[in-house]
Amino acid sequence: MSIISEKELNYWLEHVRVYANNGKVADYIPALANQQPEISAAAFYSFDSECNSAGQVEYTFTIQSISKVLTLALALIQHGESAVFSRVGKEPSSDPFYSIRKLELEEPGIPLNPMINAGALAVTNMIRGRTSDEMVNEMLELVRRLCDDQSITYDEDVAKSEFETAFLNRSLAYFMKQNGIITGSVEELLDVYTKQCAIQMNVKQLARIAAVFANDGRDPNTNNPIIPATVARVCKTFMVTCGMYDFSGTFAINVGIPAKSGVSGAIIGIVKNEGGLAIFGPALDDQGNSVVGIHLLEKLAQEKQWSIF
Ligand SMILES: NC(=O)CC[C@H](N)C(=O)O
Repeated sequence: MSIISEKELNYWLEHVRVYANNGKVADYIPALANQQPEISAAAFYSFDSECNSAGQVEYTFTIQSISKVLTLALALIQHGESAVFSRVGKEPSSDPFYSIRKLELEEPGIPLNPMINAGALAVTNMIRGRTSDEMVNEMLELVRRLCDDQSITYDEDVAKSEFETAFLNRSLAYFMKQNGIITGSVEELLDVYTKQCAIQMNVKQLARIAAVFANDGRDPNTNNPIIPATVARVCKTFMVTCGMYDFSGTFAINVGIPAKSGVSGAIIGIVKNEGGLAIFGPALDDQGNSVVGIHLLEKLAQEKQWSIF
């Protein structure tokens, strides 16, 4: 039995939807500027494969920075912890996700963690593949297994729109290339990175990904491993320390579960021993988190006593 009924989810989503008025859709990626701020949806995928959902559940969106958790999982599977953490650190940054300043300040010049853009670019650079297409396919294959849905792909318009305007991400990548943290073509890296960010799904598909992490990397239906438990543990730890950008500390106090957000307005939340939550609401607060998402997580975590602390 799911710990959240559809009725409860509907009730709480209705309750917090108004907060969309306090936020603003991301517009630095032109294709995201068209998102309707009033759209909202939530889904909870429990281990008995029940998926309860509320709001505009069939609406599809891009996962943006939530992909950072998935590329990290893939790089850890492909190369192991010591190789990955020679290129990216393990500490929170307390700066905005796009910030460049600590790259120059911190020794030995590796990005602070894989949840900020610089760190994610370094991790994406490690994905196996001779071409950018092969790297994107590696990523899509993992996401399709996580969602148990072979139809998952990326939104070409959003990927293109970000690729054409990703000047800051290019700067981060060129800076790291100069310092030997990333190798190969920056343009190809940006191609992979913008496509991984543009992977598209609805809130139910996203909730299943969260449920796999909640189930220590195993498929919530069959219990077959998709991600090794050690990798799932590392990913969840980063979600706690850095998953909500420079709001992660406050979020840990107010909500207290591993979570990751993306500038499209999507958030995943991992509920230990129970399942995975996904929320979509494109109006963002100053840190780039969905305002509806944060309010819903605060309400549910309080109501259900979800905090792991
Ligand atoms: N916070 C995010 O979701 C950022 C992802 C976005 N594609 C970027 O690189 O800017």
